Amino acid sequence: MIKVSGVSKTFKSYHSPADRLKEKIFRKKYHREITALQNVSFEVKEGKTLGVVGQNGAGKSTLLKILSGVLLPDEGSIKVDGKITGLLELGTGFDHELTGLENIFMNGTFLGMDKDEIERKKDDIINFTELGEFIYDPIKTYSSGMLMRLAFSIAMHAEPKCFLVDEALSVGDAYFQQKCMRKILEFKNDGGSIIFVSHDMNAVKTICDSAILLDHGHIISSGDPKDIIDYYHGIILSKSHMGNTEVIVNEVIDDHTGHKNPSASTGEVKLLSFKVLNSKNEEILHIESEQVVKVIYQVKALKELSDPHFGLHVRNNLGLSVFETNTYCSGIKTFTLKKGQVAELTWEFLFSLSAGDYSFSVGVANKGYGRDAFEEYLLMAHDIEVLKVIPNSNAIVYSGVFNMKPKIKIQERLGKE
Ligand SMILES: Nc1ncnc2c1ncn2[C@@H]1O[C@H](COP(=O)(O)OP(=O)(O)OP(=O)(O)O)[C@@H](O)[C@H]1O
Repeated sequence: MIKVSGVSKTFKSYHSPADRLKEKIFRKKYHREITALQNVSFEVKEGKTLGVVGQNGAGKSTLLKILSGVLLPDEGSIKVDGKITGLLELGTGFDHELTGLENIFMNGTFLGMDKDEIERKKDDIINFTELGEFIYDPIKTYSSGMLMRLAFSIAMHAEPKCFLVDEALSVGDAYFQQKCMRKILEFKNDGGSIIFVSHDMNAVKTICDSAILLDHGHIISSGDPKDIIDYYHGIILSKSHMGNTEVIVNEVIDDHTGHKNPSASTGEVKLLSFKVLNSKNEEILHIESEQVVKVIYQVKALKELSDPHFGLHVRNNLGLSVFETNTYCSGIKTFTLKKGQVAELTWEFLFSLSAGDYSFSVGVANKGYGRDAFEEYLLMAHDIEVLKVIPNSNAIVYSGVFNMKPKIKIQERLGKE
């Protein structure tokens, strides 16, 4: 288990190195203070994964550096009943003039292994990297992917109690990333704690048991990864909104599930109704796969919207995006909505999705530009309805996300002996 209590970190930022010197000589403040982390506390239990999300500059890297011991916090403490290792800052504790093998000894020592331990694990470390003869080359000749292979292998073989995973993992090729993910899951199943920092929201939803959202060094929300990411998207929406009205981000607690359904809105439109129907126009909560599903919703404009656009997002029970588009991206012409006017949207799909629960979210924006951007994001309402899809006994048996309905052909050929 890892317990982080009240961690804060402030950096001094100087415009130029001369300012640092001037500050010393004239005893006057020549710096700006940047609070990278402010009173950050959380816990990650054994065998659990915590996701850390937030915009650029939110404090994620600073947190990782403090956790790995590269930086010291100004305040607060970190308690862990063992080692914390990870991938951050590829090359921390590496000497680029030395070979891969020599670096195993150097970096291994940096990660708290003694010489005998490294000697014992050396072959396993090398085998995991699959670097072959390259292990005898100086690492300055390595690609970033090769360096990552080496760093990951050493960090994992140091037998940590907590493993830090960040974007550095993504410099590996697809094959090695998968290999690392399998190793990370093995580590987790054996009781290891993981802190996972990523901008890949789907990965956070899939891998993490809980998540924290950092904003300007503060934890502004924590809990179920799906809720945190929806909340995060609401914040992004409010920051990217170019209109004059403030975006309000709300967390509406669902009475039935206890889930937070975050919504973000400028208050310039209102979602009046939302219905999920079958082909007979009956409202439904579940449907057999491969059937027609209609989604109908009404939006009222509370101000005139010159170029309104409407979106729909379907996600599975893990919160993974199954399908998302809007009228703008689909090339559908809309019309000016006068203040008080209502637009009704009908979406019709053949629901060839595998059995499971699917949620619907609605977005409304104004003035599309470029490929898929808007000047004004007006509303984002998450998980308004959930539709249960049950297997269709007439369909083929398959696993995965949706039925791709393959045309499969098999022919007998004369084989050569
Ligand atoms: N060494 C430093 N000196 C001065 N300011 C710093 C230093 N390191 C980080 N900061 C500042 O601290 C804040 C948090 O930075 P940090 O790198 O932790 O953010 P982040 O969430 O990791 O961002 P990103 O997603 O871009 O990697 C930023 O405002 C950054 O400018």
